[in-house]
Amino acid sequence: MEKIIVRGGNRLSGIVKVEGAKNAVLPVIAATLLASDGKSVIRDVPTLSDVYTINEVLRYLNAEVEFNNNEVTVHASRELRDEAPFEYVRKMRASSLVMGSLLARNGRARVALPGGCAIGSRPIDQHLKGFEAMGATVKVGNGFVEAEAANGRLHGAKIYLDFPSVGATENIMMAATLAKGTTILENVAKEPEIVDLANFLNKMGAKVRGAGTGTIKIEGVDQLFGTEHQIIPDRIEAGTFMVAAAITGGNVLVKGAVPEHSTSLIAKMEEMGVTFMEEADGIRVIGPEQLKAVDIKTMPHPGFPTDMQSQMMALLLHANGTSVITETVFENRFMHAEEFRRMNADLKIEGRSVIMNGPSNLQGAEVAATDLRAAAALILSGLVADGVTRVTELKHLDRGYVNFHEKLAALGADIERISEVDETTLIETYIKDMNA
Ligand SMILES: CC(=O)N[C@H]1[C@@H](OP(=O)(O)OP(=O)(O)OC[C@H]2O[C@@H](n3ccc(=O)[nH]c3=O)[C@H](O)[C@@H]2O)O[C@H](CO)[C@@H](O)[C@@H]1O
Ligand SMILES: C=C(OP(=O)(O)O)C(=O)O
Repeated sequence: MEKIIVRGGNRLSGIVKVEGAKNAVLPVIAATLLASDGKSVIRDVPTLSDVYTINEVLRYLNAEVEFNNNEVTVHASRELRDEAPFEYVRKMRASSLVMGSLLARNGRARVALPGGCAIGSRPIDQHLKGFEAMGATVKVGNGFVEAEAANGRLHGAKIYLDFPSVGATENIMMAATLAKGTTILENVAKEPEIVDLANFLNKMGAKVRGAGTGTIKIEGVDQLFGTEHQIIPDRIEAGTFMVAAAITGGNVLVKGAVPEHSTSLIAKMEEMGVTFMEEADGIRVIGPEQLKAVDIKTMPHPGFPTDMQSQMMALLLHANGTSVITETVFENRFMHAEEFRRMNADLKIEGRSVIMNGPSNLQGAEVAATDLRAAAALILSGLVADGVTRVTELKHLDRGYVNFHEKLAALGADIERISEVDETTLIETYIKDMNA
C-alpha cells in the first residue's frame, strides 16, 4: 500500500508551478471527438490518472490518441463507436462527458450510468433533459443511458437548467455545436473551465457565445475540425498550494495562478489574514502568524468552490476562533471531517454545515483519503500537525494532483511517499516460497 508520510512543523517557501486544469482538460479531450477532420493538439495537459482514463475512453471509441510531454494529440476522423462502457465510467464520472460529442457526431450514444461517489449521489438528469429538448429519445436501463437523435441529428432548443451544473452545461454545449439550428442554454455554469471549453469549440469551428455568463447561445454548424489549444491553469491546484503557504505561515509564489479565477478564495483567505501579491508570473501568498476564523458557503462559480472546501477545512481548523463551512453543492462532501477528527480536530457536523473551534491541537495519525481534495486536505493538515501523519488511499490524490508530495518537498515540507508491503502480502509470499 502506498502512503504519504508528513512530519509537521516546516514553513514553506519558494516557487511552485501550477499544472493545466484537470476539470478543463477532461471536457476538452471529450470535445475532440467532434472533429471529423484534422487532428487536435492539446497543450499543458497534466499527467493525471483521470487524463489517462479519458484517453482510454477515446481509444475505445476508435479515436487515435497520443499523450507525450504534456501534449495530447487526437485524430477522431474515423467512424466512432457509440458506447462508453462501465469499466471507464466507474473509474471516472467525467467519462460521461463523451455523451454530448458522440450524440452530435453519431446521432446515437450509449454510456454507462455514472452512479454516485464519495461526495454525493451526482445524477445526470439535467444533461438528459438537454438532450431530450434537442430531439433525442433517451432511455435509461440496465445501467446505461441510451440517447438517439431523430433522423440522426439533434436540433436547436431553448433549455433552462434547474441548477448551473458544470457537466450538464458542457455536455449540452458539445451536443449543440453540430445540431441543426440554435440552442439557447439558460442558468448555465460560469466556471472558467466552461469558458475554456467554449474557446476550444470555437477554434474547432463552432459558434458558441456567452460562455462565462448565465446564458450560452450555440448556433449549430455542419462540421468541426481539429485544432490546437492550451489548457488554462488549474485554479484548484493553485488554491491548494495557496492554503499550503498560508497554513504553514510561509511565503510561496504560486506560478501560473490566475487571480480572476480564484476571486472568492483569495477574498476569504484575505479575511483570514493571509497576504496576496500579484506578480508578473503568478500570485505570491504569505501566511500570517495567526489565522482568523471565517465562515464559508460553497456555491457555483463565482461563489466559493466546493473543490476547495476540504482544503479550507484544514486551514480553518488551524485558525483562531469558531468557523462554519456550509456545503451547498454536494449533499455528502464531509467524509474528510471524520478523518480530521482522527487527527484531534475539534469539529461538529450539523446537517450541511461543519462547525470548527480553532485552533485545533492537530496530532499526526494514520488517515485515509476519501476523495481527491480530501487527500490534499489531510496532507495540508499534516504540515502543521504535531508528529507524523500517514495518508493512505492515494489513488484519489493521483486523480487530481501531479507529484504533490514532490512539489511540497521542494517548498521545504518534510514529506515522502512510500510503498509499504502489507502484512497479508508478506504472509502470502512466505507461504508461496515455502511451497515452491
Ligand atoms: C470533471 C469536473 O469538472 N468535475 C467538477 C464538476 O463536476 P460535475 O460536473 O459532476 O458537477 P455539477 O456541477 O454537475 O454538479 C453540481 C450539483 O448538481 C447536481 N446535479 C448535476 C447534474 C445533474 O444533471 N443533476 C444534478 O442534480 C449534482 O448532484 C451536484 O449536487 O463540477 C463540480 C462542481 O463545481 C466540481 O466539484 C467537480 O470537480
Ligand atoms: C470532485 C472533483 O472531480 P470529479 O468531478 O472528477 O469527481 C474534483 O475535482 O474535486
